[in-house]
Amino acid sequence: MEGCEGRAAFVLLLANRLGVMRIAGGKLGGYRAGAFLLFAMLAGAAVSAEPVPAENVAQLLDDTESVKTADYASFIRQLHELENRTSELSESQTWRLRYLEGWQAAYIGQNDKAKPLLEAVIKQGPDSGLRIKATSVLINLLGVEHHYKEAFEYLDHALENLPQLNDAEARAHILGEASQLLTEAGQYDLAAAYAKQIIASYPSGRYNCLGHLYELDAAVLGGKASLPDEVFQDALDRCLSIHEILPADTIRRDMAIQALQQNKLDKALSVLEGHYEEVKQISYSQLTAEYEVLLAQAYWNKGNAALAQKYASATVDIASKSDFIDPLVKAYQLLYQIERQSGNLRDALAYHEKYVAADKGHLDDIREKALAYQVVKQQVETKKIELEELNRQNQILELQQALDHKAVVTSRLYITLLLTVLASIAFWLYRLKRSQLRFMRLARRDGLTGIFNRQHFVEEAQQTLRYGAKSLRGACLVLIDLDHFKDVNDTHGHVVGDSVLRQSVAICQQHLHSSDVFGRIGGEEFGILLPECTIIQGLERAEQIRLAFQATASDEPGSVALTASFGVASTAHYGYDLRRLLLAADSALYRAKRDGRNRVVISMDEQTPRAAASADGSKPTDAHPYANSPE
Ligand SMILES: Nc1nc2c(ncn2[C@@H]2O[C@H](COP(=O)(O)OP(=O)(O)OP(=O)(O)O)[C@@H](O)[C@H]2O)c(=O)[nH]1
Repeated sequence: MEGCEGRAAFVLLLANRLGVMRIAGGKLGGYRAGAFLLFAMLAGAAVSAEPVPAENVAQLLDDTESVKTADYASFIRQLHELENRTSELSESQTWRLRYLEGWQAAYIGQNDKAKPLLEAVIKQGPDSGLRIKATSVLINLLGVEHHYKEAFEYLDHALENLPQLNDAEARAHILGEASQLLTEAGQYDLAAAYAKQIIASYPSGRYNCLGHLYELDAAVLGGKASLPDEVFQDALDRCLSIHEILPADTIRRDMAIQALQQNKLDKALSVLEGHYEEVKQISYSQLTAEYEVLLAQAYWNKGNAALAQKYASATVDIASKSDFIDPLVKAYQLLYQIERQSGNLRDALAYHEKYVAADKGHLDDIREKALAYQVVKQQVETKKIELEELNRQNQILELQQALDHKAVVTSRLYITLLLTVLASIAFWLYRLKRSQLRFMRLARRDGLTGIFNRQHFVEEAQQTLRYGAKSLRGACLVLIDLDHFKDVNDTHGHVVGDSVLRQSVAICQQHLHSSDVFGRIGGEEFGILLPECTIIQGLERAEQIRLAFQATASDEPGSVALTASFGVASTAHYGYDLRRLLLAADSALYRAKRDGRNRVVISMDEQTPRAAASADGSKPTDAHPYANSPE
């Protein structure tokens, strides 16, 4: 640290701090400590050496943060002042102070104090930018402690929240961390992608310079790129235009590595020799060690064992103090080869043992980083798969619910439709039945008078006679024929004739019982079947009706004079066959007509209707229309 001033002094200080921390961890990283320093240094670059004391705490916080890397003494002084003025701090300012305390603890290697402070800011800090800055510091700290798995977990979490992050500086910090950590874990493509994001966010300036450096680191350290000189030159120009010497010399280191890989030894030596003194001036010991080991390698390849030994020994001097493992491993290997070539086998063996020991630690560390990366990647992938599975299940559930809802709606529609169809069918069935009944009634009834027509009268009468035959209860058939009805028609017209017919039916109905079967047999002829009726009762009831006709004709003035003749036949004489009863009753009716009309004649001859006797004993003379069939 002797002879260091300003920024350079800080850089060495920080480099040593980190070196101490890494030694405490027992294993060392390669280029990463240097990368962290670049960021840390740049974060404090805009600071004046003598900060003006701030009146308000907000200003004091800004000042304190801005001097934290450039003027550590002022930083500590201002931090204490802030800690004495905590009552003046708002909640978000308190969190910012906590972050600065965490940063300071990490800076001086008090990891146990730093970690809980930074973790609290990451978990509870109100500002996303502050949370990301704290995450960057914690990732660095975890890397120093070789807790790579935790470092990758924090990095993954921070990167997940990156799209919502508006703080450009915090964004550049975490992208830088990502790029460096992934380069260390051997994920060079990913590291380059994050570096490109920094470049895209910062088209110029410090972060642009650093973005290019990280991109080159990933390409060159990945060993798979053969980059044209213009690419290095472009990155160099960007850094040099803003006087960023350290990143510029680190880019030159990458140039030299590639030149060596391509066996362009003169080119490598030109770059390294050309800036070796400058690098030593910066006093960034890790980069110095890296330059020296590359110089040793180049001279060795060129066959200059003396200069190779000189630079390899210089590398061991610096790297063994701070345990910069990568240059140290290479330096021991070269020294072993040099001593062996010169035949100094004892020294060669000693260097070889050191080389093997250092290389083993180095390889273990590389393996650990790579493994940590793979484990976290696996965890993240598993989480993603679980999340996708959950989302898929959610979608299925939502679809199921939607389907259920649709099914309910469809069921309701079907039920409604079904009920409508059933109601329509029921309605049409009802209407059909009603019309059927109407047609049946019409088919059974006489259109003019509404009583049974001839056919239905015959059916009903036959059924009644069948019952009568079973119970052996007698029945009488009465035939009624209006007298001189033709005259009514001729005198008064058919309309009156029709009216007289209806009136005649009404007269008859007044004297009928509910069980009697009444129908219109022909034009002006009617039939009545009287069940459970003796011949005497039949005679009496026919006479009753006849008198009713006669009374109507005489009682009502202006009315048509109307009488009727009656023929009566009983089952007692003719059995329960309707055809025989009709013949007998008609025969009696015929006689009633012949004997002067307006009378009742009963048929008594049980053998032949044509021989039936009337009530007054007269005999039938004419042939009868029912001689063949009652239908
Ligand atoms: N207005 C009307 N007349 C009818 C209907 N059906 C038959 N007639 C008439 O009834 C008359 C029956 O005449 P006839 O058979 O000579 O019998 P009648 O005139 O009653 O004489 P007797 O039976 O011998 O007393 C005919 O003039 C038929 O036209 C009908 O539905 N309405």
